Amino acid sequence: MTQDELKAAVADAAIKEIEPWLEKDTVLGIGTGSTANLFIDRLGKFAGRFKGAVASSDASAKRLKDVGIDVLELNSSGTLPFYVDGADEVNAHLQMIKGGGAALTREKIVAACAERFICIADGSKYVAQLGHFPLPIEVIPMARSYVARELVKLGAEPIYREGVVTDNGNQIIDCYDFMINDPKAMEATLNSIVGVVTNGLFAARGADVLLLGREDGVERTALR
Ligand SMILES: O=C[C@H](O)[C@H](O)[C@H](O)COP(=O)(O)O
Repeated sequence: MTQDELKAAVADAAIKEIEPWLEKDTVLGIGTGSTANLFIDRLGKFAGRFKGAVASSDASAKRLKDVGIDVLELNSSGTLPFYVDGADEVNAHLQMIKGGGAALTREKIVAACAERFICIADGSKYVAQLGHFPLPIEVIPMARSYVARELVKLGAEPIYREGVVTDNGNQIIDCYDFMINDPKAMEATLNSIVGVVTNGLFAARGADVLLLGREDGVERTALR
């Protein structure tokens, strides 16, 4: 199977997971990226059966509207029953690195508002230790060089993702050569650097359910 076929398989599995819960007042949280896009495309079939969705990026908001789903404000949506999103890396504890598409801040905010985070990923995203994928950090532009110097002190090789401006008007630094032994502790450490808006470690609030696309089918892991 190709990587795209594996992504499609987990998008199908996520639809099966949430479909029984779609009611007229249901608001879903929706992630960003190629896997989330496949989920959005499938969700379009159910437009009208539920109230709408909160998007984690302008790109996902547009795609949701294109398939006929109402896009709602997070501030007036309360607690969401589900947040469905992909990942750049995920480990056995369902902790993740996210932000390859620069949407990490809004993703983390919408995920924080959800009762259940369903991570959908092809098997290549599963790792024993987080950090092979460069860890994205969203920074306030004027703090970029300062934050980069602090990241070097932590052992990372920070590279400015040139030309990328986030939906929040900020910039991205990617941390290379940064194997992460204690994801929760590192998430907190990175958050404490002045000028950091968000880091791409989703450890304190990881996923609750992982739907992982393998050659022999979708593997489901649920922590809660
Ligand atoms: O900022 C982007 C997000 O964190 C994505 O969820 C992540 O990069 C995975 O994207 P994809 O499904 O395209 O691999």
